[in-house]
Amino acid sequence: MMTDRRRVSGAGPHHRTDRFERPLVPSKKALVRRPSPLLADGLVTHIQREKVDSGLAGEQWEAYVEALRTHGWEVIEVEPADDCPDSVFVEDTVVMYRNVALITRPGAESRRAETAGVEEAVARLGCSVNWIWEPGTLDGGDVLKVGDTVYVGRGGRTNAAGVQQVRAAFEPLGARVVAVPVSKVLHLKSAVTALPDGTVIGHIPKIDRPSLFPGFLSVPEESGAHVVLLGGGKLLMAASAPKTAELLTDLGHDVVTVDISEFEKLEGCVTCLSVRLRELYA
Ligand SMILES: NC(=O)NCCC[C@H](N)C(=O)O
Repeated sequence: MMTDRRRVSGAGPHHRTDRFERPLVPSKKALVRRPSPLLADGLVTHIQREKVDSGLAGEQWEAYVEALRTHGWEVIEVEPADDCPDSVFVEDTVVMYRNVALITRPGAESRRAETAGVEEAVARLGCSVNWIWEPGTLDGGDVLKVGDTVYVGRGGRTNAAGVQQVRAAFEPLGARVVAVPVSKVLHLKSAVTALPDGTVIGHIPKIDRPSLFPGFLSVPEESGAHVVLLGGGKLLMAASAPKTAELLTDLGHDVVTVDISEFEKLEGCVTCLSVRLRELYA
């Protein structure tokens, strides 16, 4: 039974309103952030450092942005943060649930200065803004939404207080927050993401507890675990996972690939280069 005025009807997103009864409508805006000139100094935790080609990274970033545009996304550039090597990984700085933007407190101190510009960008779009506070830490890469279920990875970057604060922020809006241990990779979404039908996909050797996910499909490559839902049944994936692309195509999904090799050298994946805003005020 729905008692919260924010969850007004079961008639679908077009009829949802916020607590002031402002209507929320579907949106197709995506935040991105241009790579810093210091990109090559980005953090590396679970893999060996490899030399990053900054010129190539710039080209790959442009192609990624173009792929979003081609599939109908209005791309919004957050003010660059040139002093922050990892700022291109904009997903880690904010988590969207409906029109609520939860500004994170990244687990790596070197990334904390990244959030200011993102906060400005979401505020300008009219989002309600909320924050993770000390002692909480949270990276957006640790948050996977599947319908109204919000999985939060508790691992190297997100702590228990961060998980609790996600609960406090999103459960009153109708989310079910599920905490998931993450020890083998940088973020939860380095291990698992979800298909448009809600099936969670992941590469088993990198997942602590596959059984936590109902409807799980194992994929043959680590980077095959990363998909961005472009809408209209299309999935954006890294070119580095051809076997998974074949598997998903064979299951009737429409796969679009981009080469993000330079970002992969810094433990980045397709999800972390953008933040999609799917519901905003009319
Ligand atoms: N959500 C993500 O997958 N973010 C990738 C962040 C990579 C960056 N080098 C970091 O270690 O924070």
